[in-house]
Amino acid sequence: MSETTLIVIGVIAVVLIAAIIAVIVSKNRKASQASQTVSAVTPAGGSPSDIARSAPASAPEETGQTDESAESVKSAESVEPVESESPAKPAEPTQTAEPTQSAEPAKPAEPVRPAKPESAASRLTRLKARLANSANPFGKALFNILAQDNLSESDWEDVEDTLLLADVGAEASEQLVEELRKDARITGERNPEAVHGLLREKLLDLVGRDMDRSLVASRPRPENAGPSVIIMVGVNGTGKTTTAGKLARLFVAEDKKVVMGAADTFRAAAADQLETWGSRVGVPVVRSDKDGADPASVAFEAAKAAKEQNADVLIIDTAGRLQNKSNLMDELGKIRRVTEKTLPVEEVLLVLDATTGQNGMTQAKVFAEVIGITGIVLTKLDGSAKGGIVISVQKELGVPVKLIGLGEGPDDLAPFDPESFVDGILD
Ligand SMILES: Nc1nc2c(ncn2[C@@H]2O[C@H](COP(=O)(O)OP(=O)(O)OP(=O)(O)O)[C@@H](O)[C@H]2O)c(=O)[nH]1
Repeated sequence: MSETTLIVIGVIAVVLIAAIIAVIVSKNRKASQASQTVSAVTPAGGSPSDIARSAPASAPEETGQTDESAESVKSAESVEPVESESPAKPAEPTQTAEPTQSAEPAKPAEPVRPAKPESAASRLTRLKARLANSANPFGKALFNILAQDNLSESDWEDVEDTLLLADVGAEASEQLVEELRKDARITGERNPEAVHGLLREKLLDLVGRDMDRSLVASRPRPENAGPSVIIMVGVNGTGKTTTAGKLARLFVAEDKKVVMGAADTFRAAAADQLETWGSRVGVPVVRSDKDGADPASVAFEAAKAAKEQNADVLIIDTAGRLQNKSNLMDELGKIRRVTEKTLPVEEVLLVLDATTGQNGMTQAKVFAEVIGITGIVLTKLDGSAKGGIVISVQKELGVPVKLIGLGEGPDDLAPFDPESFVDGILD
């Protein structure tokens, strides 16, 4: 063989070997691409057909389905999420952890923590301002007349009319005009400050600055004295139930333990109303579920509960319908007697609507006769031009105004303070 022939054979052999190598490399690449595609669809390591079968199994209620095509649609859908094999997906279970947040229903505990009512001092300041802004400033009208020069006879008549319109009462009005006329400072000098000061003093005398207006339940008590019982009485609609609720808040603000008794069984909604007030400040309410139940038996149960619970105060709300005097006497008398089997009744508060003024006085007297009252709550003074009722009602009934209501809000009840009252109507 020639040298040239050997070289040709060598070249052919090299080309053949290179071709064989190229074919092998190309086959290997295709094979590896195919295996990568499969692993993308089977995250859990099974074959695609495995996933298609497991999907329906994960929905037990659907296992009865025989429609393969339907299943396959679902399984296809269920396979797709595998795309979401993106690292973000595994984080999702934390979303399912959200239900732990729904363990927040533990929050219902909150209502148990009732809102702390406004303190007596703070509500006094607020209520004084409200009184000054109310339709009650008969004091201002008086001052405007008295501060003029040379008061004529008709000016003095205006003074008396102003007092009568404000429901100060005929006797007290006459007395005040007489004293003012006699006073040299009014008839002589015209210094507005002196007139203002003098009028303030006279009104304070009439309102009664030295009366004991404290609630028996707020006075210092001997240890183990037991709950102090308050019965609320008055004509319907005067604000007994509302006042009972507000009063409970006042006591709660003083850190006292209170129980209320819904002995107004005449009006079905009254017990619900009282319960709503009670739940706002965390005060239990003893009530009957039967409309028209015996109010005395509710009072009895309430007294028992207050004693057992070692409460500081028991407030009993009554209906006090005024069909006739003997009827009322029977009902209120029985409530009192039955309560006193367990606890002495230390306070009976007559609730009077200031807007009815002198008209409410006749009925007020009946209550005073029937049960004997220890104090007056004058409600709705916010909407009344008849603040003078404070003076006349005390004169007629012989007991002090202890509390005043100046609105429908839960903290719109305050101890009656003569100075704040007079300043409120004069300033
Ligand atoms: N503006 C004002 N409204 C008040 C005041 N006190 C009570 N009221 C309103 O007077 C209305 C009657 O109040 P209640 O507490 O239901 O009266 P009640 O005496 O219990 O009535 P009966 O259960 O029918 O005997 C309610 O709308 C109260 O919100 C107050 O001081 N000012």
